Amino acid sequence: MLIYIIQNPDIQRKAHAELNEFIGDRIITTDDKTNLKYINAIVAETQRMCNLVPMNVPHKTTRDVEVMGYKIPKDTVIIDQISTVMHDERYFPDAESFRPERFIDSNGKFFQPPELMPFGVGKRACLGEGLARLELFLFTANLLNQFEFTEVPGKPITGEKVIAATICSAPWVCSVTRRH
Ligand code: HEM
Repeated sequence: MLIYIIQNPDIQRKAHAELNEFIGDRIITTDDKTNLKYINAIVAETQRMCNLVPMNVPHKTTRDVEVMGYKIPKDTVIIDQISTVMHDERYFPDAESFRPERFIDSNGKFFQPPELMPFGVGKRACLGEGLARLELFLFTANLLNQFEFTEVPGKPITGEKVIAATICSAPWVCSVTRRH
């Protein structure tokens, strides 16, 4: 999230404006979640863009099934590729750009379309989703409220990804300034 924020200073400015309006310098709790629409949108867009879990958990069919005309025999191992959905231009135009606004509707409300599926779908979707969502919100909101993050001159952040069981970023540095 920090890399996307640093690479998009306008987005960081908008986040700070929302935090100034609703919070001030206090600690943010889960009670603030509904007010902080832009912060929620930043978390959603980060999850869409970064594709934290590149290779989903394998599952196996327990009987012959047909999905949209495709016949899948019993005992077939299936690994759903949620990242292809989250980068599909039909659902997310300009999919390679970091744009939290895509999750704010015309009434200014935060919304999440079904194609945003970072925790998987169906019966075997992530069991920790509720906990992870709260943690992502609290970390993002409190970090952005307390600090401003900028690039260090001469040390550009490439955003290069290191792909393993989960995706993380290649080593990088940034400058951190207190906001309050
Ligand atoms: C940003 C954080 C997280 C992301 C993006 C994430 C994503 C995922 C994904 C994509 C799956 C596979 C779903 C599928 O096979 O369709 C999964 C499974 C799972 N996750 Fe997470 N997860 C996160 C955090 C957590 C946390 C904090 C916990 C536990 C406290 C957790 C527990 C699990 C478990 C137990 C499964 C296996 C569920 C099953 O097979 O029934 N996850 N997660």
